[in-house]
Amino acid sequence: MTDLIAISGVRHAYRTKAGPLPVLDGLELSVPEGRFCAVVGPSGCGKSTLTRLIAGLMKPDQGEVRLEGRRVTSPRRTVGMAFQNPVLLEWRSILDNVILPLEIVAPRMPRAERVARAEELLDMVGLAGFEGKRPSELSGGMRQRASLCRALVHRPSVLIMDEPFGALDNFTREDLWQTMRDLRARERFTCVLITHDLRESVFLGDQVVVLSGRPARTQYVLDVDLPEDRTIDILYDRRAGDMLHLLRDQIRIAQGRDDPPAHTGSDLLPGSAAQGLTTPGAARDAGGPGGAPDGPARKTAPDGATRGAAR
Ligand SMILES: Nc1ncnc2c1ncn2[C@@H]1O[C@H](COP(=O)(O)OP(=O)(O)OP(=O)(O)O)[C@@H](O)[C@H]1O
Repeated sequence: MTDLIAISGVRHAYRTKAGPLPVLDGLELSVPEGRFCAVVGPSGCGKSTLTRLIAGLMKPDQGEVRLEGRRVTSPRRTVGMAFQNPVLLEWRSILDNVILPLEIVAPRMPRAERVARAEELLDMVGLAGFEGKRPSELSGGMRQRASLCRALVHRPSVLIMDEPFGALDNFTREDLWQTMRDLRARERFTCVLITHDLRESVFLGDQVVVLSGRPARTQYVLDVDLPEDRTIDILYDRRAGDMLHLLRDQIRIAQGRDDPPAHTGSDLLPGSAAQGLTTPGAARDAGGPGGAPDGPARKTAPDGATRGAAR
């Protein structure tokens, strides 16, 4: 499988009145075609900055971002984006909001074709019958569904999402995870999702990348070895539980916390990943951010990040 997104040696600092603010420091990331990459990390570590770089909205100070083999220097039509705030245009119907990207990237496409494509997506996300409504007539979850349709209407090869479900209640969020799973099965795009929700990262991701504290680098990569047609119930399985413990421990390391974890994993869960858990301090003493050099589910990658797969 070829890497659709390849990020290497990316360094970036914002110029602020107080001087340069280093945000990314030697970031490495590879996302093979068709894979779903969830990115987690401490608040303010640089996750949104990473999405802007992949989308071509900014250029890094050093290093490179490649999409489909070509260096990213400006925004691409093959990228779709969705954010926490769906920002739909109130003066347009839901259908016309979804169609909007096609008016820009495919201005010659007949309206009937655009409408058919938008209706296909709206149907897929459960919004059939709401095409003529205004955004303010929809709930937050419905607006976010419409925003996902808009991001996908022009069949992008990459979908970038920055906390798209962050403002929704838990039940709506879980519904949208399943909608996302189904959309992906039908549309087969490559995805980068920024999230603060570890359950979301495990449910949706094929891989979960943990960024270190600012300036961020790739601290840990978890391969999520769960079936593609997973349901929410899988989050209550031992394997998913192991992964969540492991990720939570990595976040503690990224936050630079030295206090011992509330649970060591092994006292809660049987399983190899749980046995590999260490305290953040012990992890650093063990010679690296991922720690636990002999942990059964971990290995250190050439980019310095630790990789693992809870089994
Ligand atoms: N345009 C900008 N100019 C100056 N500083 C910025 C700019 N954009 C972001 N920052 C700073 O860069 C750091 C990283 O910001 P970014 O939004 O990428 O982090 P994040 O990991 O997405 O944060 P959060 O998890 O809180 O959403 C923060 O300290 C932020 O204040």
